[in-house]
Amino acid sequence: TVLADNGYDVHIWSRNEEQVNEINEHHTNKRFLQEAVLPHNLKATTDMEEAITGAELVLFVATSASMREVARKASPYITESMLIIHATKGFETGTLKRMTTVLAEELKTDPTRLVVLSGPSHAEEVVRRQPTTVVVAAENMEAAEQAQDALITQSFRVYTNPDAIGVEVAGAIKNIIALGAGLTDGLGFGDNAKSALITRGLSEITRLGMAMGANPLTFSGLAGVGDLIVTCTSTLSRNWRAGSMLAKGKSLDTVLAEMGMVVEGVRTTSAAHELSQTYGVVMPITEQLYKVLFEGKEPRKAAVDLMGRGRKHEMEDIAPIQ
Ligand SMILES: NC(=O)c1ccc[n+]([C@@H]2O[C@H](COP(=O)([O-])OP(=O)(O)OC[C@H]3O[C@@H](n4cnc5c(N)ncnc54)[C@H](O)[C@@H]3O)[C@@H](O)[C@H]2O)c1
Ligand SMILES: O=P(O)(O)OC[C@H](O)CO
Repeated sequence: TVLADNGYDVHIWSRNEEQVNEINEHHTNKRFLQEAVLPHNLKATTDMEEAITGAELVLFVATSASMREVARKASPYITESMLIIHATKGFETGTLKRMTTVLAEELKTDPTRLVVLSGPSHAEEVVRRQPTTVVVAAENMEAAEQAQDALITQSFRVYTNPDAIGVEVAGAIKNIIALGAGLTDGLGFGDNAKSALITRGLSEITRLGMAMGANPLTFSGLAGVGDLIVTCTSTLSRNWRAGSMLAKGKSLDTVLAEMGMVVEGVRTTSAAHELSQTYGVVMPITEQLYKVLFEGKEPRKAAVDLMGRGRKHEMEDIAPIQ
């Protein structure tokens, strides 16, 4: 809708014929966007060649689990002149690769020109043209500025950042913290607990990001603090909702089945758990959440263990202790 508002003829590719027909015939996508009416210059197709051929810009919004498969399908139709952007928040399971790495491999394109779009942006609000701010990041600033030009509207304000690694790491890991925020709310803890989780979660994101080559300042921006606030405090967040359902004693399988939409934080917890070991980074919230999700640990016991950790300096492993 953002691109269509800027006058582009937008072609959405989907594997789901019923959804494609609904978008083309009724200009709605009710399962995901309720009553929102979609612009008439936005058309859907199940044919990848038709969706991509002749495009100036290709925006990938696959789930992290399907990015490689979708990119592989798109690859034959991608040309060098196309601006490639993605808005996916997660790592590839198994390889632990960032989404720009997956895209660069599948599309055989210059990784420095791949743009990451992230920040606090629940689709349900974007489609209603409610004020939203995001960041587009690419090593090649010309590519980031092209994305900014294409996407900026009166209700969708776009900032640039050269730190694609930081923006990707922040967008992925905030989903773990949002799951944790849902758990603390579901357990009946107060605002102090949630603020602690958000702030110490930010430390965890910063430590991993720095180890992976990110600029720590990126984490105080839209992709870091901004997205943490929206996903940890909004009932629109699927990750927050999943966490609160887990706190009520539902199994992970039941929660995922009831959600019926991707909860990226689940796979990302597993990936970040491995990344923390690979990079030798201490990630206590991630570690506890991993135990809750995959080892059956009681959420309340996880909270007790987090509170009972050894004494620390607030900026340990981030800034030198004076
Ligand atoms: N929804 C949001 O507000 C929002 C905002 C910013 C970023 N994101 C990110 O965008 C990504 C996608 O999220 P979403 O909200 O669209 O998820 P979703 O679960 O609402 O929709 C995902 C869609 O992908 C389809 N899909 C799954 N596997 C596929 C495959 N192999 N091939 C083709 N299609 C497949 C599903 O059928 C579904 O229609 C996630 O990484 C998410 O974190 C979402
Ligand atoms: O609904 P969530 O928790 O997947 O979050 C969606 C977006 O990442 C919000 O910026």
